[in-house]
Amino acid sequence: MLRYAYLGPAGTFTEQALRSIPEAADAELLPMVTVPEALSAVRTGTADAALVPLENSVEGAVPPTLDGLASGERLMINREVLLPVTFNLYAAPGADLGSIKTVASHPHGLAQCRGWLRTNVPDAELITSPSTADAAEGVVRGDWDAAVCAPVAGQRYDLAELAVNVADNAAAVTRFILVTRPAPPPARTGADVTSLVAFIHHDRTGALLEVLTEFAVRDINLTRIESRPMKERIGRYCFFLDCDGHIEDDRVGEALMGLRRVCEDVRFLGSYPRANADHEGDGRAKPSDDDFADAAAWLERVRAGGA
Ligand SMILES: O=C(O)C(=O)Cc1ccccc1
Repeated sequence: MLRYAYLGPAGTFTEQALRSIPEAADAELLPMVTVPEALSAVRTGTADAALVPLENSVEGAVPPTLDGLASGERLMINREVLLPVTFNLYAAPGADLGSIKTVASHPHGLAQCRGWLRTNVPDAELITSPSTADAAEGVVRGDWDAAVCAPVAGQRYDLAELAVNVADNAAAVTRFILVTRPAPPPARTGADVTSLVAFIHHDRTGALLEVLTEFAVRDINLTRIESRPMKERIGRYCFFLDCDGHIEDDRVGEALMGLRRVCEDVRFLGSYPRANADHEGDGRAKPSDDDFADAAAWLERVRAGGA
């Protein structure tokens, strides 16, 4: 039986996202307290895969996930899951808004509800917990008065619902990734994402432009670029890139070879089906995959003395 680690405990958004994956239905689910622990479960073989949050449409990246992918033994992204997230405020039965002195949630939960919390519980201390469901469990433990979490967490821990839809942006979506130990990527679908980390040469003028050019000249649409500090000293960054396409696509393979030539190091993080099928790409007429194959065949002919 497959073992899937995830950011737990039961009742997190990550668990909801995991339950949307058909293969997880027959798997053993292993709740982990933090993202690094979930990733480490995969690295050590305790789990076959781990589902962790990568980014949110309102709050941006989940830093421990980016850092866990950029360093340590290589992991690969095998799938992405998008989940709309809605937050409610829960407390112990009998509590009311006026009695709330402390509110806990995952950093992204607090950030996404900051405006509502400031208006409705202005004097409450905001406490960071490892996940929204841990925040709900913490109300039961007596660690704090209230939690901002998913409705499923409030129900699971038998809490009282003090307010619904407390997020400042009701349309927030979180992107989760399923990571495994290095393995051949899932088959190309024609609507795929390729993710990688580019370690550029520091203090080289145009180093980042060189990276972007490898994509632009091949008409590969970049869908995310994000820097993270390298941690060794101030001013050193690595760049997370997502682009349209699969490593089996000629243009993406060529771009990766180009990056390998111009970067200090490149960490391939995977090619996997894009979850939002309505993603449009850049919409321009561009050289087709056939054009790339035709150009490669032409080069071979010319090299052999033909035309
Ligand atoms: O804490 C959770 O429930 C998670 O799965 C992480 C998270 C937190 C806030 C928004 C989306 C995901």
